[in-house]
Amino acid sequence: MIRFDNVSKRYENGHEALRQLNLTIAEGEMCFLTGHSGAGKSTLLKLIMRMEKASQGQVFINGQNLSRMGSGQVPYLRRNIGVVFQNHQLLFDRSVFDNVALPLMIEGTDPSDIGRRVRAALDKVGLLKKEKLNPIMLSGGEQQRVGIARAVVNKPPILLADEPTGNLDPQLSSEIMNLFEQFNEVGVTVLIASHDLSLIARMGHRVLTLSEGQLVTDGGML
Ligand SMILES: Nc1ncnc2c1ncn2[C@@H]1O[C@H](COP(=O)(O)OP(=O)(O)OP(=O)(O)O)[C@@H](O)[C@H]1O
Repeated sequence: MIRFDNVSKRYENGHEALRQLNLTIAEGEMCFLTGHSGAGKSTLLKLIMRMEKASQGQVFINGQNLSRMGSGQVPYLRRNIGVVFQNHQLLFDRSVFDNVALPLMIEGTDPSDIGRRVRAALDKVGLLKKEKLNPIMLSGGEQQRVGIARAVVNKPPILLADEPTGNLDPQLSSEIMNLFEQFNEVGVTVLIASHDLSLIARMGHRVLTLSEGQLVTDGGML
């Protein structure tokens, strides 16, 4: 489902953020990506979304070679990938419902389907009763759940998260990780970048560790 073949990424300023990376993440797998600040975690996620392009090597998503993908195809790629960020990136001038509906509006989903699908996503993250509120009125953990509902509302087969628990206390962090696990249990491929080694160790999934842009461990738990 996700394959990196000898991938290097050099930014325009010459910095080499990823070096000769080889990895495969199978359909339906759940993995954590860890490593020091600047190790290349966000860069790896950006390559999967085609927010950045590999300088060398190939990235394949569902067998599609992203280096050969024209920019017109990128929006179709992104429909397969839900993304959750640390700082939620919610719109505070719209309701919770409207925030979660956004990807469906962009995709041009039939308006009669939007309500049902948004409520299904809000139900999964336990926020059905808060759809009319402005996200500013929610706690940090709830805001992160809105971000997760928005990422999964169009049922993407791949879910990426970049430090999704960075601002949360340990209890809320565990709850958010359990939510990711629930999506994984119904077949979603999940890749989470996180610094939180103790939480990652407790979860017991495959861990990929980057150091200076290289994959230094892959596999077993921490
Ligand atoms: N657009 C860019 N232009 C130049 N250098 C960049 C760019 N984006 C990231 N980098 C550099 O590439 C390296 C890897 O950055 P990246 O954000 O992938 O690391 P990270 O592991 O996600 O770090 P953190 O945990 O701090 O978020 C860093 O040295 C960073 O400064």
